[in-house]
Amino acid sequence: MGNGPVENAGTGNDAVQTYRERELKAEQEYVSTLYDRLDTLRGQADEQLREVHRRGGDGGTYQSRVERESLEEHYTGRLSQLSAAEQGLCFGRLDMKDGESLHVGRISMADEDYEPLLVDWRAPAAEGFYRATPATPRGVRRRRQIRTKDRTVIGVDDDVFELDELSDAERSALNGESALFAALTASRTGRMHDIVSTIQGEQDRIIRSELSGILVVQGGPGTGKTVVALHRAAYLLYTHRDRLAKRGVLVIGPNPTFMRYIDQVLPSLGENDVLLSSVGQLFPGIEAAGQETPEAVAVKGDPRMAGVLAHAVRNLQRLPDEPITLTVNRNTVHQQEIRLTRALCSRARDAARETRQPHNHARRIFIKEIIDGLTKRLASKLGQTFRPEDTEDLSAELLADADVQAAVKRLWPEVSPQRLLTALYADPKLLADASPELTEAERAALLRPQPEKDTPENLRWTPADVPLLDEAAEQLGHVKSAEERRADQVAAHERQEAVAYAKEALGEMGIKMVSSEQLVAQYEGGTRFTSTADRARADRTWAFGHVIIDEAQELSPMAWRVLMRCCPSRSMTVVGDIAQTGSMSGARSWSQVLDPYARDRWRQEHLSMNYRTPSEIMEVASDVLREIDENLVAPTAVRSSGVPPWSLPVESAALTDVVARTVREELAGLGDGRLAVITPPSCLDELSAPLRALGSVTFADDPEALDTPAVVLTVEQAKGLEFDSVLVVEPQEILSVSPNGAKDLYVALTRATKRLGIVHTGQLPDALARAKPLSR
Ligand SMILES: Nc1ncnc2c1ncn2[C@@H]1O[C@H](COP(=O)(O)OP(=O)(O)OP(=O)(O)O)[C@@H](O)[C@H]1O
Repeated sequence: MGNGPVENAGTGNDAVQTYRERELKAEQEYVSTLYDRLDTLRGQADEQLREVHRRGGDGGTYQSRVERESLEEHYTGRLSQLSAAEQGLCFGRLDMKDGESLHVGRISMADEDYEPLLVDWRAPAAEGFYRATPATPRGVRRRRQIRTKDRTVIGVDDDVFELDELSDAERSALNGESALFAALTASRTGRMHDIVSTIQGEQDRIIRSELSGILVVQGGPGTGKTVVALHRAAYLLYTHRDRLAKRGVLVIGPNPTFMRYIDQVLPSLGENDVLLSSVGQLFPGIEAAGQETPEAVAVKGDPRMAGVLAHAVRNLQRLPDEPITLTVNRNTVHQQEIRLTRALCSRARDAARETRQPHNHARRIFIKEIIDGLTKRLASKLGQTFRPEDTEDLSAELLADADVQAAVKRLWPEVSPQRLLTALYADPKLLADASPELTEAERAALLRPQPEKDTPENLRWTPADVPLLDEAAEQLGHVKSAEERRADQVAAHERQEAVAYAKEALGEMGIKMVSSEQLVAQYEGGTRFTSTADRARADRTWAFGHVIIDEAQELSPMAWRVLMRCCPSRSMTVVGDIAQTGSMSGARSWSQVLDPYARDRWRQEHLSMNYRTPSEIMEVASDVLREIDENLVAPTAVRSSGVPPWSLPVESAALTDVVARTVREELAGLGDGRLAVITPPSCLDELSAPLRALGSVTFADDPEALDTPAVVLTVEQAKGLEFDSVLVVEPQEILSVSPNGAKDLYVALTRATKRLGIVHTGQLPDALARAKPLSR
């Protein structure tokens, strides 16, 4: 497979040129063969899909429909995988010391005789491509990066691990790092791209780390944590497809903008069935978009809230102070009065609690105990007129009685998580009764008026509410909404029809071994209806095969509880940087977060090179890092840009004008690159009008925010993102607005891939003194 070892080729510039041309030509020939094969495979999959459709139509037996739909899914998936491989199909080649040679690319391909043509980057054979170093060459003689544009080879860059054996021409042609540098210095597009052709050794070790247990990846800004985590998802799905395809992989990021920023990476690697979500999107049916004070966020994230909710749920299970007089069969000749005593309610409550089922599920037991007790009481009241064989009827009448129902509703109401939280936030007494462990100030932070009826569901809830909704749902159990009940009815009706249809079909075929019910169940259990990710999205209690958490340092203890519930197997990848924690309820150390769930069962890896931010900017950022903790060390920048960061003092009255003018000037020099203005929340309003007036600027909550040349964000919104040029506004305000202000400033400075400017009124913070002062 591939080309053999390169012949010696003389010396001098001409020889180098000839050598390069010959290598390019040879690689082009090989790459063209690969694209021919890709076209053939695509054609075949396309034809197979058409054939499935031709056989199709809506008719046929259930068995044939099951078969057809699974084939359809298979060929559609195959086609999208082959299409995703089009750009950069082959990006590398390994020449081994033993004379073997192989090409590495996005997918595996073989020729018609099953001879391998291309090795998938995730296959064990490709490991040397990422891990070979001069010190540990792993049997690799030469590693070649093959750069392509569409289907044309535009360059080859070699790393040779046996320099002694090289000809002078080969030696002069060595430039193995240029693919990486080309990737790092390219203009940003507003979307993250895969790095499959330039994964570095320390990153590859993390990507291929074993599936089980919790792997923590700690690394400074720009070290590739996010991109590595996404490649790990693709690697795990490739290597453990059987185990993961069914349970699925969940990737958690900090907010919906960030999810949009990364959402192309896995599809570009041919993996479409992964659920990407922020914590605020994890509760089915709710996309929490409301905003609230940092104090409220901090209390909601506090682990004591689990106790508050447990308390609130128990408080729903009430006992009457006085016996309740029930008038059953009201206004009929059978009207009777019976007493529902505190003792009976207490017995029923104990019986229901003993089941340890969630509140709404245990309600059935409570009701049964109450009805049994009332039936006995009513039977004895009726005396001889009551016949024991009528007990069941009497119970049924009591169950349907309006007075009984009203009493049960008061004593053990069916409650949804949404209703419980809304009531807690709106009613100071209810909240106080449920939260003896909170201070008065903490309760005050939680209280808010009952939302108006017409408030959209999304705005009623904030991201910090979602872990509480989930916690409440755990304690309460599911309550079906009116919509779900209607959907159940429709599904039951459809199922009846399906069974009838299957019966008929089986009858026609004379098949007796399979029942129509079995056939329908098989049909419904198949993957036909939705992908794993879609099914997981709709099911709050879904247990994922693997969970990847990005910007994990920001998560509150309450959010960790949700994520641990999502992953009972504790097969997780947790990536983050403790030095960037902005949230007051975020992590202070990984052991503080993980020990309670997996003491001694989590392992940690470090990433140390910064691929994003040039050294000139990192020098300034390092000074800020030292303000956070003088022992912290910033990651080493892999490149310099030659452009020093600058600072510009302005009068308060001129701030917005200067920012607007600077944005215009920066954009003029950026070409198709991207610019971010990172500002404290307090400046957003005053910047809004002048910056929007420029036309090419959006604000972070705009759905197009990532697609415009410039965007204005707070530090929180900028987390995880990157831009060619960054303008930090009012750094002193960023520092002083939160106890984690220095960490926030560190995050803001490290978003830049090329240029950094700082505009400030008042004194420039000491830590930024190394930025070059400008004057206007
Ligand atoms: N091996 C690589 N080849 C090419 N680009 C890389 C490589 N590693 C990282 N990068 C690029 O470096 C940039 C930073 O990566 P990423 O966003 O994953 O870093 P991070 O550690 O998550 O940063 P932060 O903590 O600031 O969010 C991205 O543009 C990414 O594509």
